[in-house]
Amino acid sequence: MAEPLLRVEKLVRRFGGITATDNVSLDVAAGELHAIIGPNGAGKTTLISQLTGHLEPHSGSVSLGGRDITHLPAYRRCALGLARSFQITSLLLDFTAADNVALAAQAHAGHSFRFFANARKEKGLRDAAHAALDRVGLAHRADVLVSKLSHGERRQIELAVALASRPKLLLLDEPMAGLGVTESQGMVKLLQELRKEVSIVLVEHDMPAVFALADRISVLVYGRVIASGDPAAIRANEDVKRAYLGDQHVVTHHG
Ligand SMILES: Nc1ncnc2c1ncn2[C@@H]1O[C@H](COP(=O)(O)OP(=O)(O)OP(=O)(O)O)[C@@H](O)[C@H]1O
Repeated sequence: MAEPLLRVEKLVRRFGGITATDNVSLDVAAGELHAIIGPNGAGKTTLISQLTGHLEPHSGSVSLGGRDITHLPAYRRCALGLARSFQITSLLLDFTAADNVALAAQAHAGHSFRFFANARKEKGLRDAAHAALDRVGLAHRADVLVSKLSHGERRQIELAVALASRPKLLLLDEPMAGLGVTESQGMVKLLQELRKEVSIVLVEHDMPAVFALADRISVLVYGRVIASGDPAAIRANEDVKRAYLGDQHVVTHHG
């Protein structure tokens, strides 16, 4: 079998008496959209933070493309092709959509934020920003201040910011959070397009979105993976129904 793009092996992370990541192992194949679901407090965000390098595991390992990245800092992982969508709160409201993405492209290129003036003017960065905005369907809003954009549009910019680093693997932590029905349908359509170009790990509570998008789903409960499989297998899994999906059978589909 081909080497997975991402391999997580026996990862453990504790907070005091709580084992937030309890011996988690999972693989993400190149080209796959792998969703991670589970109840509140299951350890999804803690897991993502260990993938990005913002949190150190107590034991276990993470490798990307066969390379052990367990102890690499976040910026080195980013350079190797791992990107996490930045939270909306990290966007600069008084700057345009294009400025925000150009800044991200500049950071990835290894320049200092002190030279922000360059990010505005430098053609390479402008072009990279416009290309990323185009990929998320926001090219027409490039010159609008982020403060004037809707919540859904800001979510799209987060994705453009992540894409500006040209990642191999995109880690998305609840991209549908706070979106209305129409906006979340738009986000599902957008992710359906992006997944053709980049492998994705998706943490999400919106089950119709997860079941519409995922190739494989891993279910976390109390820090442990209780099931991993394709959507049909997860939907039918008795342990998953008991622990998480309950009676909310997934019948609604996006797109
Ligand atoms: N910095 C921290 N300090 C102490 N405990 C923490 C910390 N971060 C997470 N935890 C605990 O670890 C467990 C897992 O939390 P985590 O936020 O990873 O879950 P989650 O699945 O992402 O939840 P949600 O769906 O609500 O976002 C919880 O019990 C949480 O209280």
